[in-house]
Amino acid sequence: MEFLLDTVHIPDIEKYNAIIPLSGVTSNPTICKKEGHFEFFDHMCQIRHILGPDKSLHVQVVGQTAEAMIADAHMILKEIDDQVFIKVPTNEAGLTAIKQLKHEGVHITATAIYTEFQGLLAIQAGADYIAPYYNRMANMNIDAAAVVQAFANAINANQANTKILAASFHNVAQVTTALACGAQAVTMGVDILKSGLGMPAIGQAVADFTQDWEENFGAHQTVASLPTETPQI
Ligand SMILES: O=P(O)(O)OC[C@H]1O[C@](O)(CO)[C@@H](O)[C@@H]1O
Repeated sequence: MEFLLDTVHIPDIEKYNAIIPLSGVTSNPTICKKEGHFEFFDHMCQIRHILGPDKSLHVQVVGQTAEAMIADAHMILKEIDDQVFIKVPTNEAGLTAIKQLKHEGVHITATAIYTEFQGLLAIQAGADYIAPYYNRMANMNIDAAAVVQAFANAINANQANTKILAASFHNVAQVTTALACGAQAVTMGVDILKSGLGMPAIGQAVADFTQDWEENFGAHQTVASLPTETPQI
């Protein structure tokens, strides 16, 4: 199971890298736009530095033709590093580029996936990850859970090495459903993490435990500050 962050905001990446079992970072041009204008390669190199070599960094091409996508990919690999997962939209130009880049040994994340048809073609083209757009599918009245399940079945049946990196989440339930349906990885915005870990019920439970502890052992006493039988050396 892999949890990725769907942001290029460096303070958030630093913060959540320390909090969650983070497997990597995904980005796309819309996510970059939210950050405002920045030095693209320098910024992505900073993110790589935070992640280290073992966590995955996914960076998207913007060329419209296969040739332009491949040129974008080569530039990303040259300016960041050769382990970046190149995100390629799953359309005609993108599939052409994916086949060529896989031939070169490049790591690929096939993105902009709304249908089983796109995902199955990307799996067969050798994509390392496929990124189905969970909430966008739901908004189109497509059963996103069933699509993820179909990808998991196809990967198993074909013994493919592709992993499902489910994306475009708008709530915690979508994330856990995608994982339950067979996604090996999910990428989430910070908003999802905040709502999932900052629920009032969790805060109330912690406050209740604190109150019960303090009533029993004394205010401001923690487990670590209790007197012990062990002689201090
Ligand atoms: O629907 P949204 O929130 O724009 O999300 C689109 C998704 O596509 C991706 O580009 C796929 O990796 C993610 O970065 C993002 O989660």
